[in-house]
Amino acid sequence: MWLNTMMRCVFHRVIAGRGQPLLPRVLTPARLKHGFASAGVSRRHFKKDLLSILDGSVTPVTVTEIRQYLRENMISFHDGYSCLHVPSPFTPNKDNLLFIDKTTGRFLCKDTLLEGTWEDFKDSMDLLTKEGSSFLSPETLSSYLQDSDSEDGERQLNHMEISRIWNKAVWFHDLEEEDAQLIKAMFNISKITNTTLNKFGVKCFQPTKSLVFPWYNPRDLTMKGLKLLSAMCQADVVNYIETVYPGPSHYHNLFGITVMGKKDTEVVITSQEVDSLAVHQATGITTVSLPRGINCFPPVLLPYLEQFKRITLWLGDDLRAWEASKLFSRKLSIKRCSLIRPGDTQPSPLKAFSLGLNLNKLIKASLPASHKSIISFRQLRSDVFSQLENTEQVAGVKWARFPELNKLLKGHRKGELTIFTGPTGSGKTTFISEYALDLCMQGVNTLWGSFELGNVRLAKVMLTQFSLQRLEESLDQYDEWADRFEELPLYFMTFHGEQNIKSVIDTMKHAVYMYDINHVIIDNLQFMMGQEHLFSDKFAVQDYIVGAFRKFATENDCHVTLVIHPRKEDDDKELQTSSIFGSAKASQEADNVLILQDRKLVSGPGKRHLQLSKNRFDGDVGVFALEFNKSTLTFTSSKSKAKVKKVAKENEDAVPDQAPAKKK
Ligand SMILES: Nc1ncnc2c1ncn2[C@@H]1O[C@H](COP(=O)(O)OP(=O)(O)OP(=O)(O)O)[C@@H](O)[C@H]1O
Repeated sequence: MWLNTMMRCVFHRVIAGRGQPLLPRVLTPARLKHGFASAGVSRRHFKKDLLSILDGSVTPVTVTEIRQYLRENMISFHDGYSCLHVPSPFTPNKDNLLFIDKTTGRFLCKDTLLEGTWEDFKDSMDLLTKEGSSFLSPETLSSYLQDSDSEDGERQLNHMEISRIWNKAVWFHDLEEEDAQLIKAMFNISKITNTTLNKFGVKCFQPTKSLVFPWYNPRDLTMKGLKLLSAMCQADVVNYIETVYPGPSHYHNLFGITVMGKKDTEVVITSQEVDSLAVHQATGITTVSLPRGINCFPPVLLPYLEQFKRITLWLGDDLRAWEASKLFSRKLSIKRCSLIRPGDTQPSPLKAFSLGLNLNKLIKASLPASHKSIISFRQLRSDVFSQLENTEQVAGVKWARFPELNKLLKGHRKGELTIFTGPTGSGKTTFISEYALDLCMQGVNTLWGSFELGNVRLAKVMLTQFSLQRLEESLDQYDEWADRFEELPLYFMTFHGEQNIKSVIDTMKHAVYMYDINHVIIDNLQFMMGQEHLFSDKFAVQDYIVGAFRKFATENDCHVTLVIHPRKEDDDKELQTSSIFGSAKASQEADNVLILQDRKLVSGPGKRHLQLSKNRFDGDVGVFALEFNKSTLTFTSSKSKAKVKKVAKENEDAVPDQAPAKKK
């Protein structure tokens, strides 16, 4: 009966939680140098600042500096794809390798699972010289390694839960044939054999009819965690929900890693476990899937992929998967990557397998990720076609709270620069906080650079906007909302006050690499102006800074929203694009210009208009009214008047009194 209902449903994959729940993290110059939170539960980390003294410098280490250090200290190394390989100083066997990430300098010793920052590595080498021994044993290192009590407690709890689920789950070959078929049908894996499921260690958790994907420690095959994939049928649509143990910020399973051989040189990377099962069963090729699908590629996984000479990224069947495969290939080194372009004849691996397509042929036909600087239209034509075919996805992520903005801007796209301005004290920070929160709640990995408002105050504003209530009046609900807020892929830079643009851009680059940030908010540009002594003219300084953010957005395919103060204007006049402080460069470089109009005189206190005065995407400009709710600090478009007015280009800076919806 249940099977019948399931079979009648339209299968629709909505991965709840995929890539979403990362704890808000703070990026500081110090942490840039001394490392970020760990990747794996059973890894051990170096205690911070034991041997080195922090100088607070934000300059991250470069691969040239790492190579130079290794040469100076006569440490042999092999220049790998994403990492430098050196003999591990933590094991007596010099064939055991330690991998140093070329971008961040972080290291991982796969045999001991010890990891740390570049500073930790140098400290270990100093210690080795001091000790005069050939390797650093765990005993020698014990006083330098940390295991926090709270982490331990959490680890134990997780471990109990993991064991409970794993022990209760059953192998597919132990299920009644009918039950096994039903569960396989629910996940579209009817053609996946029990042998393949066994090989990858996939079990079934019967109480919730979920698939259980194990996360094994590749070193000793002990259990580190697991992922439960459940199907929920709602109004004829099946949604797939993922739950991971330990929590998502600690779940770094490269599913399939234990199946691969040490000498394998080719791998297919997929975004979902079921895709890996399909690829492996159909082709026998080594395959792994990413822990949080297309949302991010944690660099901590890179050492495990160093052995592969050829990597095929086959991440799904839509434009987002295609964009992600291009970005991830950069981390993996594009020269060894090829990509499978989504399309009707090239669906996701599981779908291709179910349709009986030849997966070997599709993998062979993948496109090399490397490209020359000059290309012909022949190479562009399929890109252009997929843009035309997927106009909705090309338009970007839609705001849930600002439908009027969707009408004008169409969506939030990667790689663009948005300039946002408005009169002093008009509510710029408050608005942009909700604007960014809305996107973040939909899985846009977000990094905040709030130079004016401290992070605590900013987080308080965001939490109020998130919970839509004054939490000071219901403190008993604080933990519940804070727990949910913590799940957002939200990060903050700890810069406060005047900053140097280079440190800010370096931190942003690092965050993109580590956390696949898609949206950076800089509030506001004026805080970088005082630090540039190269220029005597302040307009030239601003042009230089805007240019740097523009370049960053394009090169990293990351959206930057830049808040800029307006010039001094008459209180009774509306702002215009030309009111943005500085020369015309800011508005020329920007893809979008948004102005928060403070129409005190006409509309009374609280009323604002949001004006889009430049839109490179499709040229529509316009304005709509916003009403402010003081208790939730949120903006809504006023209900009384017609919503969006698209303004003709020539008078685009004027705000109309009445705003009837009408195409220009
Ligand atoms: N539409 C509004 N009506 C009334 N008060 C508002 C409105 N929007 C924001 N505020 C309040 O005004 C104060 C200033 O807001 P905010 O800091 O967002 O302004 P700002 O434009 O970023 O300021 P600055 O120009 O100093 O950067 C806050 O207390 C905020 O809650």
